[in-house]
Amino acid sequence: MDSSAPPTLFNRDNFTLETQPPKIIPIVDFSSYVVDSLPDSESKLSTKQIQTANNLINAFATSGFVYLTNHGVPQDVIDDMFALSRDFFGKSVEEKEKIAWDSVESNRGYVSLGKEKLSDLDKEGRGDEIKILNEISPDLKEAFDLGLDDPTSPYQNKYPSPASKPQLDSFFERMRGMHEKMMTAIAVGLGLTPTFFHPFIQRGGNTLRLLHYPPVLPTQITDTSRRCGAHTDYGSVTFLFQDNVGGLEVLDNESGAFVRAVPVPGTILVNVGDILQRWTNDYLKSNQHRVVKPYSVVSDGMLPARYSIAYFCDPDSDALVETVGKFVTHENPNKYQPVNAGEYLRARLSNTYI
Ligand SMILES: O=C(O)CCC(=O)C(=O)O
Ligand SMILES: [Fe+2]
Repeated sequence: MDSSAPPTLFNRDNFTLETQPPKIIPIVDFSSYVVDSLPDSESKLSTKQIQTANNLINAFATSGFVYLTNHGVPQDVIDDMFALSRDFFGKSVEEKEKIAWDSVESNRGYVSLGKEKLSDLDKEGRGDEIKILNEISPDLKEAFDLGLDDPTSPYQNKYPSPASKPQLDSFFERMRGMHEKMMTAIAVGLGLTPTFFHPFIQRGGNTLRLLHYPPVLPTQITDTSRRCGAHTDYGSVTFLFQDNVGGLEVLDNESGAFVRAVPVPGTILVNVGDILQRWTNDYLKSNQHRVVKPYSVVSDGMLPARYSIAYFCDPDSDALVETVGKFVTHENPNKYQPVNAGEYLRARLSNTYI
């Protein structure tokens, strides 16, 4: 954009997208998997289910990202989650700190500004460097994490209020169902039996994360200080709901440039995480993404707040993730040692938190 052009006034109601979704992130119709009974054998697959699975895999094997449409999560359910999120982040820091995130083992509660910095260095295990970076330029965000509500677990959720519990738990469960549907489709697209991943995702060790990027001065977001540093996600897949402010970018592996993953109303952005990349010996790509300035959108000289909701899917914490045999060949030898999914996640989290 011409930097001398006057800033566009931001108005949530009449904001229209100034760009189209990038070609590397296709829109995939998921309706054939939004069914009560998922196919449990190849013979039960419809033509549409096979086609959808192939569309997903084509994208996951290149950019690692798709926009999911006809996903079955009602818009009012999503709107209500964003409303809950605004409500929570609108409280004072002191109030939010009462339910502070306290350990990688639990990975639940409020994460204040400056507590976490996502960085691509994390994948190389360079946690010490990230901690230094975090002091200089933390991610300009705050978050709230929630896991499975399991009374037998040593780790309990920290709800913003008793009234928020049913809504958060029900969303968590709904998205757990989406995880199962997505892993079924991925298995089909990979030519595996549709239930291949089911034994690994029995206990719902996923994380629901509400994210708030507060309003900042345009000068606060720079190349080194971002709303969210470039990183890959850790688990199997991530579902992301974003508001209409924008700023999310995804690496285009071919050009080496980041492209705008613009908000597309009514869709969920889905991306491959590192565990799924490991499972497939790099056939599916866990791709780098980051959150930068929204594009030419300013209100009162400030960049507007942005809200997003991520649902990070992980295998059960006791699951052993080993490269699937069919992805190991003479030309493409196994790149990964088996890992325990829980240990892997904890190691990644402890790299990025102060
Ligand atoms: O807020 C977003 O759009 C993306 C956040 C993200 O990538 C993450 O938290 O892993
Ligand atoms: Fe991410």
